[in-house]
Amino acid sequence: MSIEPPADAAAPQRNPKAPPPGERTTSHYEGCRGCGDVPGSLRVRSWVGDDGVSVISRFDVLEEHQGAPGLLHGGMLMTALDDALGTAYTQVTRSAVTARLETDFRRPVPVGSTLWLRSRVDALVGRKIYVSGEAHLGELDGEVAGTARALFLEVGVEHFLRHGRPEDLEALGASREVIEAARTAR
Ligand SMILES: CCCCCCCCCCCCCCCC(=O)SCCNC(=O)CCNC(=O)[C@H](O)C(C)(C)COP(=O)(O)OP(=O)(O)OC[C@H]1O[C@@H](n2cnc3c(N)ncnc32)[C@H](O)[C@@H]1OP(=O)(O)O
Repeated sequence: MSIEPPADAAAPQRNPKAPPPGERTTSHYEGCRGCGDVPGSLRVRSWVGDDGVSVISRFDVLEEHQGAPGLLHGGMLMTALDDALGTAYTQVTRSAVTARLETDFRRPVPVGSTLWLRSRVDALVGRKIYVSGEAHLGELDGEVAGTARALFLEVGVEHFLRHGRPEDLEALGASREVIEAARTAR
């Protein structure tokens, strides 16, 4: 299925509740293994770009992210890109999930390096959010190590209530009744 936005797609409008340019964005969920501050997380950190719509993210490539000797695993780079692109959409709308993610791997990434990711929402069409980004090696305008395009689809809180693990939802404050109601709703 295509993730090319239609030529007449609406330009993204900044969510007035989104943090201002330069500000650090919060993790979309503290248990996230992309941006949460928990064991096993890539600890991707993001800031709002100067235009208030794009996002800049930092990913420090460590020993535990290896795929080949001394080199970053491609799946880890995809995770970092998914997370960064998933943070970019929060500048425009609140909850959405990745429906499709396409990644090109351009350069091997050594362990010990830092990747700087730039991502942005390209277009919005109904629930569809078209996002793209690049990972730069060492500095913001460093060599491009990877690029990604993704389609996110807006979902309501019921998506998480219906499909998430009950104990994790309860830890976030959702009652058993609310979770049960979401699971039995048509
Ligand atoms: C107490 C509560 C706490 C809540 C706390 C919140 C926490 C906030 C966490 C945020 C999270 C972000 C974290 C990072 C990003 C992830 O990692 S998200 C996790 C990975 N992604 C997923 O798990 C998604 C799994 N997939 C799904 O759930 C469903 O397939 C989707 C994506 C919701 C779509 O299902 P649907 O809503 O039924 O939509 P559907 O009718 O199939 O498609 C709608 C349209 O999109 C198109 N489409 C759908 N899929 C595709 C595709 N793959 N390619 C192209 N087009 C597609 C369809 O063709 C259709 O097009 P039209 O016919 O309208 O033109």
